[in-house]
Amino acid sequence: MDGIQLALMVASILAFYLSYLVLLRRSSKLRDVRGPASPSWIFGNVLQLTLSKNYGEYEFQWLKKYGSAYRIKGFFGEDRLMVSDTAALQYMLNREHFVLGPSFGNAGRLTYSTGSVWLVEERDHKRVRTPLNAGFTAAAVRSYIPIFERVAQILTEQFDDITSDSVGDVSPLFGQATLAAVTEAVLGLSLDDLGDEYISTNLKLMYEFKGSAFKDLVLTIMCRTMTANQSATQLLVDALLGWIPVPFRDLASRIPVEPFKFIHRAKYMSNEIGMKVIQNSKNAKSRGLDGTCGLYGDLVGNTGPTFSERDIVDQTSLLLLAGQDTTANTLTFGFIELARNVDFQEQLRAEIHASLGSGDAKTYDTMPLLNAFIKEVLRMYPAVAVSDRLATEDVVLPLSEPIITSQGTQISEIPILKGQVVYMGTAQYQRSESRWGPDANEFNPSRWLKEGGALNGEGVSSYANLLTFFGGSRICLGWRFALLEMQIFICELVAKFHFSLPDEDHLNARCRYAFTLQPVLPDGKKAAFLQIKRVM
Ligand code: HEM
Repeated sequence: MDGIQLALMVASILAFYLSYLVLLRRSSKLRDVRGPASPSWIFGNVLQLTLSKNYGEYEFQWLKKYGSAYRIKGFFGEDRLMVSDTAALQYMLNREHFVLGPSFGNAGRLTYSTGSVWLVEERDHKRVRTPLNAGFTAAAVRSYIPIFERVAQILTEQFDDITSDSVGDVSPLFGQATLAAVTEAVLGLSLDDLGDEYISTNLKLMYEFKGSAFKDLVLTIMCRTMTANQSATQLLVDALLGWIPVPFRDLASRIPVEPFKFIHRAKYMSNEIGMKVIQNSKNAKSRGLDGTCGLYGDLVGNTGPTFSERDIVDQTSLLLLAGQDTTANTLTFGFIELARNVDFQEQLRAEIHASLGSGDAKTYDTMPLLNAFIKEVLRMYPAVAVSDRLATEDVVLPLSEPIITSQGTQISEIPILKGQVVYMGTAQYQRSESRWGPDANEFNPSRWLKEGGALNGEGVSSYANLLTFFGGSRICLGWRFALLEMQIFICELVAKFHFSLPDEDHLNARCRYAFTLQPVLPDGKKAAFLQIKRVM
């Protein structure tokens, strides 16, 4: 068989396989569920969902029109379900009958170790998660206060450098600060200890991908998790990759071309760092020294048949990235809102000036404006704004708010077939007017100060009824960590600096979604410029 025949045969098998998948997915049970018209057979509504200029342009309209469960089109005519209904979300939150969907799963497997707590499935999840929980209890997180305060001091120095120029990009500063905090808390290391190569790789993952050259295109597809520079082609290739069975996809990523080498190198570096920390801790302990430095140091003393050193190492790439980008972007959006709402900023500053001094976590928790502000930022800018899940068996999704089908019938449950992609619409849940009131689309921290709370009806999770950290057994491991870190950074910076928006519109950030909600300039570059003045 010559090369052409072989290529034809492979292409035919692939075409047959894809047609089979299209047919399989088209036989979904969602035909009667209403939803927006699809502008394209190839892309369905995916480009509207993912590449709108300002995140949510279409989604929030669809929510108003069709309610908290509706059908959208995926690639090649595939039906997908979008839910922001409380009962449906609660059902899905434990992921019992759902695994990560093609987009999240694909990106996750390429970026993180398959043994990381986010990627392991039910059987292993509890085994891996339980020992990690110890580093993220309220008490454990309080012990990180000195770390957060030290990093906040460094941020102050960096903001002072900006005030000499007056307008500066705060996004990378928050990126470095959150990486520094998680690195010290988890690994007991400083940013310098991570090494120049890790830092430059991290910057590339967070900021520098462009979709132009082949190398960058492939990198962007694989690491779309972190980049705001997505294009329609990248999303299409990503979707096609999602249809290739996992073992083949994993095998393909072993082809020794530059982009694949880069992503594997990034993971390898994280693992090396994790292994070194474990080794140093063991050496210290064998010499009778404490050897507990950061969460990893504590975990080394507690390994056994169910949680090994390999399990610890496997968390490194995930913890460093999940602990960095989510919190950095949330902080960035928070400071943009402070710059837009100067009166509120003044009130918050007054509260901070009146309360500070004790450096106690309890004090932060009793500052009403500070916490109302943080909750409102988390409501309006949930880092994981929408996330795809794949049903692993036939299930019936319950709805707390019934919907009207295209046949005019009212239904309060939706049958889902195994293999169906269902989106969890975090941002939509948090913009629903029936839940948050007619001003749900406005930034209004005072809603959290109302007697009876901000939410009408039942919520989905333990923290402020927000879905931002999800909930159930898979609730964000670092949610308390992120809250205290943000409380400390905000108090430090708002006490000392005044923030306003730059005059030039091209420097004003928009909101774009690429796995996390990101601040981007009109040209797509991830950045957020603010005018900063010292006040104290
Ligand atoms: C504002 C900040 C943050 C937000 C909004 C956020 C959001 C989330 C969400 C929505 C998930 C669930 C994802 C899914 O199941 O698909 C998650 C999981 C996770 N997060 Fe966070 N996160 C934040 C900060 C952090 C921090 C600071 C850390 C670590 C220090 C962290 C570590 C993790 C880990 C390890 C998981 C996987 C948990 C599991 O599957 O059991 N996150 N986060």
